[in-house]
Amino acid sequence: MNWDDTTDAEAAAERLVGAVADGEDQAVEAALRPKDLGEFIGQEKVREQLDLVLRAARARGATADHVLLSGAPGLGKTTLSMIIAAEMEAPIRITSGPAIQHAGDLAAILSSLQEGEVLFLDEIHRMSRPAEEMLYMAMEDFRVDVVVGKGPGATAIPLELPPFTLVGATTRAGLLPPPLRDRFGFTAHMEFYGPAELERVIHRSAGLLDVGIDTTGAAEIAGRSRGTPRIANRLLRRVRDYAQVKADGRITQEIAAAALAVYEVDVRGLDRLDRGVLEALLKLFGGGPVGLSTLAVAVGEERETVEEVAEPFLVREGLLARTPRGRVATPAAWAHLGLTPPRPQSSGNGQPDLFGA
Ligand SMILES: Nc1ncnc2c1ncn2[C@@H]1O[C@H](COP(=O)(O)OP(=O)(O)OP(=O)(O)O)[C@@H](O)[C@H]1O
Ligand SMILES: [Mg+2]
Repeated sequence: MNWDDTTDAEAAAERLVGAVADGEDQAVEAALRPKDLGEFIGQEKVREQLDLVLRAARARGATADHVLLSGAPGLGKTTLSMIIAAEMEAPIRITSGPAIQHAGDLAAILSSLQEGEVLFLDEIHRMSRPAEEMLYMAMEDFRVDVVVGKGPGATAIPLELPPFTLVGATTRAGLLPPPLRDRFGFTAHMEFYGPAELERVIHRSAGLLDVGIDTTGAAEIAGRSRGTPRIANRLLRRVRDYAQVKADGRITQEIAAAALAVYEVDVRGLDRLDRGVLEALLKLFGGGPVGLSTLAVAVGEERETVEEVAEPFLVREGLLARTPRGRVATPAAWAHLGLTPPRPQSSGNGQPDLFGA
């Protein structure tokens, strides 16, 4: 799967079902983060592979290989990086690609690492080129060349680094230059979570937040969480508010459904924007094909908002298809909004319509 379509427009859109962390998320997430691999829910393959990598390193008394974590926002990359440090009983230093403007910034961080330390480099695809090139050498040879002076008189002073583990995280693995990608000993691709896994995330978080919830309540929230633990935790907090104000504080299926109806998050996790786009496509354009600009005007949104914020999830859910002729609704879209598709018109060439009945 490709999530290179998570963009600044998505980040800018404050929405209950947005996958990018908002201020409140950041404040509570620390408390909800699993602390070790055993507590980390789902991602079976990644967990199994990472467990082997870390165990082997521990058995050798060595520093673990560099790890690249790739996946959509809110799936647990930051959480896993902290777990890696905890499992290795190593300290962790946290920085991000955009924070490293100059190679010198990186040199300063690298040269102050302790032996075995985990360096977490979030949004690694947003690092500057010179910093990236310095990182190549640091990862491979645990060495950097610090350039002193400018112009013809500049000299490179080699500096030995202690062995460390780089944990890189990216929502856009496709943007990483191959030489950087190749220097990671292990790449973990994080997938979206299934409903059963999200239910476990919700039960676990409810326990930590001291909120009563039954299995039907957790299932109701899980189904609307778009495969993303961060969204599950956020919806849980909003449902908890509702349960406290409107009921006895305990979350049941009825309470969860009523609360999320108030917030306009439907049973599949579509919000007002998503439904607006689908409704326009179905009701105004008979299910398409219709051009992006026309669709955007019809819902009163910017092109970018429709394309980058609403569409990726609609496409992932199989509700909308992007075709060369424009946006097209799938039969599932008609079913989801409880509408009947128009009778397929004969195209005269004897071929059935793409999504005709
Ligand atoms: N496997 C999991 N089990 C339980 N909780 C999880 C899991 N993965 C993520 N979470 C929860 O989801 C929240 C978001 O996770 P995290 O911050 O690690 O995501 P991320 O992939 O780093 O997102 P971003 O790309 O925005 O940085 C955390 O608060 C964490 O509690
Ligand atoms: Mg993160």
